[in-house]
Amino acid sequence: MRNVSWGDFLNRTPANMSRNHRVFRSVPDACYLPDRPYSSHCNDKCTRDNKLLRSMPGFVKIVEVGPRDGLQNEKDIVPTAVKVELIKMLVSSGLPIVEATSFVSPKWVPQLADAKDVMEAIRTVEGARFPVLTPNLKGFEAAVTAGAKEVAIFASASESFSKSNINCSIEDSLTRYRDVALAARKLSIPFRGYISCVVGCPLEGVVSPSKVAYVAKELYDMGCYEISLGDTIGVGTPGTVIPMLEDVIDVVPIDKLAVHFHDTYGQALSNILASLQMGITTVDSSVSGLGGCPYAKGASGNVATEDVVYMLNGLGVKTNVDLGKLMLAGDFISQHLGRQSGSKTAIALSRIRGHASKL
Ligand SMILES: CC(C)(COP(=O)([O-])OP(=O)([O-])OC[C@H]1O[C@@H](n2cnc3c(N)ncnc32)[C@H](O)[C@@H]1OP(=O)([O-])[O-])[C@@H](O)C(=O)NCCC(=O)NCCSC(=O)C[C@@](C)(O)CC(=O)[O-]
Repeated sequence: MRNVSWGDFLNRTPANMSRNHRVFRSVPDACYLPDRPYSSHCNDKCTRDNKLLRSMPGFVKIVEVGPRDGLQNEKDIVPTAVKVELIKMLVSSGLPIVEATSFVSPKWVPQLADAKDVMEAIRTVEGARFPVLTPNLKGFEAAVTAGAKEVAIFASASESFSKSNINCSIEDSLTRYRDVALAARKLSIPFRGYISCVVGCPLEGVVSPSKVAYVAKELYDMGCYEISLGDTIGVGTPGTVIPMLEDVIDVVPIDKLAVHFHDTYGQALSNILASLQMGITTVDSSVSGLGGCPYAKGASGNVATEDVVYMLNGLGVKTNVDLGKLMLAGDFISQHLGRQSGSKTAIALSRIRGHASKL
């Protein structure tokens, strides 16, 4: 194992980048900035007769991971009541799925030690699904007892990251997850799968697409209803994400895949756009760009949900999310954490007085 410096990812183009894919073929060799300062919201004039717009799905399902992935890395413990209020605000913005918490060891992730209390407090909240992370049978049983109706298991495409995140090898984690899958199927509880480090690992560097495809197929065969592909440290670009997706799509149907980008290098929206062009229709994101993994040093937050919704609105893709209400949830948690939102959209729109309420 070697310690990888962020610089290892600089100027990187994938060895197998053939420029065969239509997204690569559409990229110019050089580019200039057009004389148009910003794109406006898609409106009635949006005819979708452009090639890019035609390649977009009509609807994208957003999986909000802020209360879990977003908060798990916060050093100061966020009170349960604040987490619950955040979840309620996210639901009222129209988000269909809000990952609520994790049933992991409180020694490993102290911030989420109140998982049971969070679940108890949202028991009667309607309008969204609330999956929770479960790393083993112990976590699964605790989650079910606390009222979870849906869970997620989380593996890695990098051996070293698997050890540092869940203290076991990839193979051992898959064996553990088969037990969780069996238990979940017996109770008819749907389970999602995550794969971390799908393009790069903080410990091993570049991760090969074939490793990601291997883990994705294992999770799919276990019965995961969806597999979320996580660029945990946010080093991917479309140049690495597309070849990874191509390998995974060979073994798992594309409608069973989701993408999960952290925005460390500011590449998340471009990666999402490239993924949508390839046929992905489920995107994970975190309100205000909260996030980071406690076991991935240097990784920044997830792509901000506000930024994803703004881009999708601009592309004429429906999400059913009310951007104004989403921004209120973002303001709420940013104020609690005492920092500016990590969403560029939220910052820009909140500077335009009264604008948010009209969105
Ligand atoms: C998996 C373990 C538990 C192994 O941790 P371990 O230390 O190997 O576990 P163990 O079985 O030896 O047990 C040690 C102690 O933990 C307890 N324990 C054992 N299991 C549980 C449980 N489920 N809930 C509560 N307690 C538990 C167990 O009872 C025991 O307690 P003790 O006897 O010492 O008092 C640990 O490594 C762990 O909890 N890891 C979670 C780390 C984590 O949550 N990381 C962040 C999520 S992954 C992520 O963010 C990436 C993702 C998904 O977002 C995608 C992306 O961004 O790429």
